[in-house]
Amino acid sequence: MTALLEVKGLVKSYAGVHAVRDVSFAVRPGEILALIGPNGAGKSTCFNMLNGQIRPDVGSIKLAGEEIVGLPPRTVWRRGVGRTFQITATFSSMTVRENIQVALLSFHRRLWSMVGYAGASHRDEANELLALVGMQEQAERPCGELAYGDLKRLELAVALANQPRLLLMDEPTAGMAPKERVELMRLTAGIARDKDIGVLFTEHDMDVVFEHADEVMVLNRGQLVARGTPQQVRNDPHVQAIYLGDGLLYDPKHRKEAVQ
Ligand SMILES: Nc1ncnc2c1ncn2[C@@H]1O[C@H](COP(=O)(O)OP(=O)(O)OP(=O)(O)O)[C@@H](O)[C@H]1O
Repeated sequence: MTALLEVKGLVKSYAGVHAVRDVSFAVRPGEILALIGPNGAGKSTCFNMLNGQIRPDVGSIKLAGEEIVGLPPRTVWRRGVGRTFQITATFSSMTVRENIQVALLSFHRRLWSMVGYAGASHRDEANELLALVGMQEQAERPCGELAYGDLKRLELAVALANQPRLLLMDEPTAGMAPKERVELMRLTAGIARDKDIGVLFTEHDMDVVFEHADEVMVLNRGQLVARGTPQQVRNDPHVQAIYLGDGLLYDPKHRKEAVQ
């Protein structure tokens, strides 16, 4: 199957800090791929390059075969790369449905006429999205009243309003209770597989990663050091040393010190 996203040889440095070094990978439609690694490994830098916020020093990023390096974030978004953030971004005084309607208006390029228009516009489409994330009963509630877990589901619906082909999710379950985390990822994975949306997510909760990812990539000091099924990655001694154990053990210099 043709790759939805094909990343080749991405490099990004900041004044001598090699944030991302020669990273290559692909995401297939409907695939749920986790990108994990210790703090400072380069995960955010990778995400920021994928959605156009940062331009790589070197490398290619193809979405459905078309190069997107150099395109501004808004154009990348229009081409179908959605992103959710650790901190939810919704309008708290608007209702749940209105938030989705605003996203739909924007997607259908009518944001300029938003004032006084969102009330009726795209209502059915918004209701469908609400049903998809199980929030029909909360449609009329102001977002400011929602529990955190519900806000995250709303954020997912807002991201889906843009009909993404690829969804980048930055620690989607941060700040949630363990049960809610599993539920949110189950919901996301179900929708993504159903609609053939590729999902790339970063996550610190290993239960979420191992339970929901089809494959896991491990980044360490800017380099991809492993990719495989959750089982393969969990059993990889290098990965255990880098990420699941003491990160210092992976660096040969530190390993020597640690062993002594
Ligand atoms: N704007 C910047 N200027 C200078 N250095 C940066 C900048 N952004 C990132 N870095 C450095 O690049 C490296 C990778 O950072 P990045 O934020 O991508 O890692 P991360 O894996 O997302 O970390 P975390 O899990 O803590 O968010 C780090 O050494 C970081 O200090």
